[in-house]
Amino acid sequence: MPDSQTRTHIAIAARNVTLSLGESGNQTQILKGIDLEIPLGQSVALLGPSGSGKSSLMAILSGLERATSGEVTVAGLDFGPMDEDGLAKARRGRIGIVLQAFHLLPTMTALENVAVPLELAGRDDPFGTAARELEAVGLGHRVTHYPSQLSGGEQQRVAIARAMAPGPDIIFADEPTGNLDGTTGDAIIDLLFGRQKASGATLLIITHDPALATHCDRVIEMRDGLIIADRAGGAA
Ligand SMILES: Nc1ncnc2c1ncn2[C@@H]1O[C@H](COP(=O)(O)OP(=O)(O)OP(=O)(O)O)[C@@H](O)[C@H]1O
Repeated sequence: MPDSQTRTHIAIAARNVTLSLGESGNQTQILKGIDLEIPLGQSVALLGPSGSGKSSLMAILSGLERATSGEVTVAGLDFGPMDEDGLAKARRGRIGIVLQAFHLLPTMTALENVAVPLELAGRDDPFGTAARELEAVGLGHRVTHYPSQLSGGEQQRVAIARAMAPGPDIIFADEPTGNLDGTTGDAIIDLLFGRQKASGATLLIITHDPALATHCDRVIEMRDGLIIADRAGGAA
C-alpha cells in the first residue's frame, strides 16, 4: 500500500516520544523514546507496572500533555506545533476520555453532564443525543439523577456516555474499572467494548488486569518509560 494510503488508516502515531519532568538540573525522564502506530478501529490494552509511564503516554497521546521531544500525530493531526488551545480544539469531538475517577460535574444531572459538552461544541440537538447515549449505556431511567444519587458503576456509565456522545475517533480509558467491584467492573468493560465496536472507534485502555487483554486486539507492555512488548491480544 502506498505510504499516504497507509497513513490514513493510522489513528495514533508516536515517533521517538520522550517526556522529562521536574526542574531543570533535576529532571526525571519519564518516557524514553516511544514508537507506536495504532490503526483505526483497533483496541489496545496498555499494561505495565506502576510508574512505568502508562498514564504519561496516554496524557500525551490524548493531547492533555505535551511531549518533551518526538512526533505525535493523532486522528490525522500533528500535535507538535499546537499550543494548549490548539490541543483542546483538536481533542474536541475527536477524542473521548474515560478516567478511573469519573470526573462528572456534581451540580449537573446525568443528562446535563453528557449534553453540556455537546452544546458547548455547537452540536445539533445536544439533549436528544445525550438522552440516546444514556439509553445506550442502560441509564435511560436515570437521566435526571445527580452524580451523588448514582452508584459508582452508574457514574462510570455516564462517563462512558459522555465520552462516546460526540462520536470520537479515539477513546482513551485509564483504568476505567479501578474504583469498581469485580462484577460492576466486568459490566463496564463489556459496555465500553460494545460501544467501541458499535462506533468503530479506536480504543486505548490502561489496565492492571491481564484478563482484559482477552478483549483487546493488541497488548502493549511498558516498563521504565519504554515499550518492552507488543503482541496480539485475545480478540485479534
Ligand atoms: N509531575 C511529575 N514530576 C515528576 N515525576 C512525575 C510527575 N508525574 C509523574 N511522574 C513520575 O512519572 C513516572 C510515570 O508515571 P505514570 O503515572 O505515567 O505511570 P503509570 O505507569 O501510569 O503508573 P500507575 O499504574 O501507578 O498509574 C512515575 O515514576 C511518576 O512518579
